[in-house]
Amino acid sequence: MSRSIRLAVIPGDGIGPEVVAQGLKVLGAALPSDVRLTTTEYDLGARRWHATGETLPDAELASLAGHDAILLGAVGDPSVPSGVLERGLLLKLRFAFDHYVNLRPARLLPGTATPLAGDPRIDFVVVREGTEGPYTGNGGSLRTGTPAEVATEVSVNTAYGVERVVRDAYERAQARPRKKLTLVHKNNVLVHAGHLWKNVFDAVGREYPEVTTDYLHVDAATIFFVTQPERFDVIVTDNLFGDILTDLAAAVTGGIGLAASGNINPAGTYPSMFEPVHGSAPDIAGSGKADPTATVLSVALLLRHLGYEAQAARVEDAVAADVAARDGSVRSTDEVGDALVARVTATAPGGPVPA
Ligand SMILES: NC(=O)c1ccc[n+]([C@@H]2O[C@H](COP(=O)([O-])OP(=O)(O)OC[C@H]3O[C@@H](n4cnc5c(N)ncnc54)[C@H](O)[C@@H]3O)[C@@H](O)[C@H]2O)c1
Ligand SMILES: CC(C)[C@H](C(=O)O)[C@@H](O)C(=O)O
Ligand SMILES: [Mg+2]
Repeated sequence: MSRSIRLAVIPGDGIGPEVVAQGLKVLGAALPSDVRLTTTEYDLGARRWHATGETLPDAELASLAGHDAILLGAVGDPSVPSGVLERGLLLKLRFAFDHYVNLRPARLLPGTATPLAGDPRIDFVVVREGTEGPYTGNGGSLRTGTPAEVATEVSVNTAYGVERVVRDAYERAQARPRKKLTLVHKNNVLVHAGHLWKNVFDAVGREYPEVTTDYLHVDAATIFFVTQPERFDVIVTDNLFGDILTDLAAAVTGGIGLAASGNINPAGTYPSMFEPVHGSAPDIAGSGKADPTATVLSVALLLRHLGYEAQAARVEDAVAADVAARDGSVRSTDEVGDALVARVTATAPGGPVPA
């Protein structure tokens, strides 16, 4: 565990800067006083694109690579054509830094309001493939803009890429008490990609005899997310299915304002990147309504990734306590951040740290 952290920060667009500010406050409160945190902020997103036409220049990509981790708010703005920042900035980072494990935990914390009936036990983690599938940009359009337009978006699935993420998911399942792994795909229709996934899933599974396995088509998985979420422990799935499923997972565990993610480069060749699952939420940007909890929980994932397990747990405990104490009264983004800082500070080893 390093006693210094070089953190790159990309606040981004919309509510991104608002929630990142709270994440940084909590990070500062959680870290032991002898850990030197240096942050470098990157001006990337809609403002930069309007000013210069740039999304993510190579020099900045190289500079980002020199950090221990990246904290990102969100990118995307209605004033920028759809896809320019999402592909040119966010996906460029995930691909360039080989973030093939997109880790998205889903836990229903006690006291959290869920739209589901009863008191379901929800505690699973989605291991979403992060560098392949329909996200690679392999496609195009012919006769664009005419009534005869044809557009393709090819899903790219390599044995190498599928095996490494499936193996990561087995490792995570093996390390959890229930040791259960569910593959979610659509191999009744997407037979080429689907059978590659299933064959690799079964072959790697022979190395993990303690892990119970299961397969679900993605449409059926959405049913069980709502009717029987307790059946899931670890889920492995492709890039697009994982994107959609994790917004649903957020909705059933208290809302998108609580959902965290880590884009992990397991080998550590490149910095891993932590970000809330949600986007830039232009509809509430600037209003102080954004819940920063998803970013704060992403900071906990960041801390754990860098080896600060006790500090990660303190941040998660602070969130659990805050969520349990919610009584429906409206708090601003800043007030939620302050409350979380207070809870993290109060549980510092040796008692509260003086301000
Ligand atoms: N990782 C990312 O940077 C990321 C992720 C998703 C979407 N996007 C981009 O963000 C933009 C908006 O996308 P969208 O509207 O589809 O999804 P979104 O996640 O930004 O918003 C969906 C809904 O959730 C609400 N919401 C989101 N985060 C919230 C929070 N922290 N607290 C309270 N409410 C919250 C929004 O107000 C909105 O009603 C688009 O440009 C999209 O491409 C970026
Ligand atoms: C903005 C977009 C590229 C991104 C994705 O699809 O991965 C987002 O929806 C997410 O979930 O992080
Ligand atoms: Mg998404």
